Amino acid sequence: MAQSVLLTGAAGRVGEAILGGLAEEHEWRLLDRDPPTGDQPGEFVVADITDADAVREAMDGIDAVIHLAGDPRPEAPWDSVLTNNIDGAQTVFEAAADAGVEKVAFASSNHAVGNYETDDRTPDLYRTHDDYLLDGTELPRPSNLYGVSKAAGETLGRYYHDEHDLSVVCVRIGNLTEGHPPIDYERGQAMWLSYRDCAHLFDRCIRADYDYEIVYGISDNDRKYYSLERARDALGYEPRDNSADFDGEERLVERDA
Ligand SMILES: NC(=O)C1=CN([C@@H]2O[C@H](COP(=O)(O)OP(=O)(O)OC[C@H]3O[C@@H](n4cnc5c(N)ncnc54)[C@H](O)[C@@H]3O)[C@@H](O)[C@H]2O)C=CC1
Ligand SMILES: O=C1O[C@H](COP(=O)(O)O)[C@@H](O)[C@H](O)[C@H]1O
Repeated sequence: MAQSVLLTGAAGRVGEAILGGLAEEHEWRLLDRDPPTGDQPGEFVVADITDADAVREAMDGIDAVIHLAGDPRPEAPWDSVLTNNIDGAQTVFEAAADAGVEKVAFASSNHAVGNYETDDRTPDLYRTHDDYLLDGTELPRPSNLYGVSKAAGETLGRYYHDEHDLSVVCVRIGNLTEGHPPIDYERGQAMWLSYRDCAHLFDRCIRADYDYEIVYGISDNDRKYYSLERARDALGYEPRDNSADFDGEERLVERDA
């Protein structure tokens, strides 16, 4: 059944992947501090997520929120992640709880756990023969202040689930690229998320029933060191892409059956 979904950060890359696959599937209200550049599949609210009144207004009549807005730069400075990622996420969770929204999907990141990639584990960790897997039950181990802000967002989600009964899923997104996996970048190939798998994953976040979950948001890459088990079991995620099918190329590589 179509649901009313508020998509924050709608003007960005992840928003583009989601709307590219799901424009017709739900009733969308889009929010971003940057105004839209073309036709949009729903009402567009130009607002900053730290503006509590504007965010509260945008929650009216909403069933589910996909919260993407924030500073996505791994090298982002503390003042930016504090404002946009931590304060912004708290404003969104609080308004969602107040408005009686059912579910919030929070865009977390691989950088919340980036320091599991220790010198003694890499680069083997990024290769098919290595069977080390993070599964979402591990403690955060951020690789930068941006990763710290994503771990804080996950903790805010835990609090708003436990104290305010929101269903919350934190998606530790890998590396989203359109068309093909990153070239000459083993880490990026290990955590590649294709556009169509991204849209499908967030569709499952809207439709599935869950309490509080941390899942990894990647395609089913042979090189993966993130488990897809929770995403499959809790959400019904069924990824279709695999960076190995490109073999480091920009085009799909034919492989023997
Ligand atoms: N693209 C990727 O591979 C990954 C993305 N993520 C997360 O997914 C989310 C979206 O990332 P992208 O689409 O790649 O970034 P992006 O920079 O393309 O899009 C982010 C959008 O959020 C908006 N925004 C930022 N701060 C805002 C604020 N205070 N109020 C309102 N709007 C604001 C920006 O205007 C922009 O349109 C981010 O939270 C990022 O940390 C996490 C892991 C990987
Ligand atoms: O969280 C994010 O992660 C991806 C992948 O990280 P990278 O350090 O391997 O590039 C990044 O591209 C994206 O901008 C960021 O938001």
